Amino acid sequence: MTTSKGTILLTGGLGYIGSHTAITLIENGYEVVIVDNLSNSSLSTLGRIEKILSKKITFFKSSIDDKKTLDNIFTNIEIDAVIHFSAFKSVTESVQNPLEYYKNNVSNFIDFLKICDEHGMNRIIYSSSATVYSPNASSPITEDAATGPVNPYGNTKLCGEMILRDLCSEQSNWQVGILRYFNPAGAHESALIGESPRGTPNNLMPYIADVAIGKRNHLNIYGDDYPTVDGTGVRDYIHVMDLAEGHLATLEYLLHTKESVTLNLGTGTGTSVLQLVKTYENASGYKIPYHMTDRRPGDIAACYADPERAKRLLGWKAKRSIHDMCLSSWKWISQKTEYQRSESE
Ligand SMILES: NC(=O)c1ccc[n+]([C@@H]2O[C@H](COP(=O)([O-])OP(=O)(O)OC[C@H]3O[C@@H](n4cnc5c(N)ncnc54)[C@H](O)[C@@H]3O)[C@@H](O)[C@H]2O)c1
Ligand SMILES: O=c1ccn([C@@H]2O[C@H](COP(=O)(O)OP(=O)(O)O[C@H]3O[C@H](CO)[C@H](O)[C@H](O)[C@H]3O)[C@@H](O)[C@H]2O)c(=O)[nH]1
Repeated sequence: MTTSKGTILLTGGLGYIGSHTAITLIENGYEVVIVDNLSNSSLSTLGRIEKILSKKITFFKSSIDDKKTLDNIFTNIEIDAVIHFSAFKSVTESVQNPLEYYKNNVSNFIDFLKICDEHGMNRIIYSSSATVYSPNASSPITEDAATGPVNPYGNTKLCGEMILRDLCSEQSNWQVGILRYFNPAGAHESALIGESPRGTPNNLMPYIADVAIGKRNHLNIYGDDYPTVDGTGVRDYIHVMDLAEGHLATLEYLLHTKESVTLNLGTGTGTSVLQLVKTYENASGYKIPYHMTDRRPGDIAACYADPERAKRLLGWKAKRSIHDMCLSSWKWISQKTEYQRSESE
């Protein structure tokens, strides 16, 4: 039997990125404890993680601001670090209901940090986003580029960063890894877990997946007159398992140094909407019908990372290709649809 390298508390650990990271951490010798209130995830994901790993996971169905549950966890389990995934993440919803977004992403987060602090847990990795950068930041975007989110969701993510940076600069016991994800895509190779947006997907990859599986007739492509390779928007899609490995590398950096860091997690390569559509067609074997429509308000032409800082400090870089992302997404959506069909029969 191998000894554990440490125990990591994952808030929002049954969500898309948290569930994939839980697998990578456990496969690399860590124990995980998951706290999730299931507001945007399902308990079935826990069973699927356990199936992939053939191992029971410690799980608490709770909101991160539930002091009683969190006190119980910190009192009874020795936690070495927190990875804070839990948040609401829809730009559209945040525009419709900013207060709900500030309440969950900022106010609940502050309550959670207070509980952590009371228990002397001051090492935290925070899920931030490329959305915190100013739309005028030119790609490849370095971590020093100007910030300036353009919607309430982005503002809440930047608020979280600012709180953590203030804690680090005012109180020497805090150690923080702020990770700015570019566009996470794809699924675990087992096809047992993946992205499951509720309702109509806002993001490109899950929308394409729905068209490929026949759930939607066509994709609307928001603009073909951008100054890009083919006129469609360019983004930095990163495989969710590369992202998971980025969390592992950041965790080990924090555990082995006294430093705090802010890092882009992206590939450094931009892919256009049309390039992604073609790659998905190749991976799935299905045609993705599309209509060209007007630009989506608030969109920019191109956004991709300069990933050099993460490479230099962590020795981490994304390894998987756009084809890998499309193929794993296709396997996941096919499997999920098959599973839902058999359940309804
Ligand atoms: N997916 C993306 O495109 C993307 C891009 C950049 C940043 N992020 C950030 O990464 C993090 C994870 O994103 P994701 O895609 O896995 O989202 P997700 O919605 O799949 O996962 C978030 C999880 O947090 C849980 N949760 C929400 N509020 C909670 C609360 N108060 N207490 C306990 N659990 C709570 C949800 O039930 C869900 O399981 C978020 O902070 C998000 O803002 C995501
Ligand atoms: O149905 C769709 C959906 C998207 N797009 C296009 O596809 C590209 C990617 O769009 P996404 O919505 O998937 O991703 P964004 O980069 O626009 O934004 C997302 O990723 C960002 C990370 O950089 C932030 O996290 C942000 O909050 C989140 O919505 C854009 O050019 C967009 O115009 C379409 O053409 N049709």
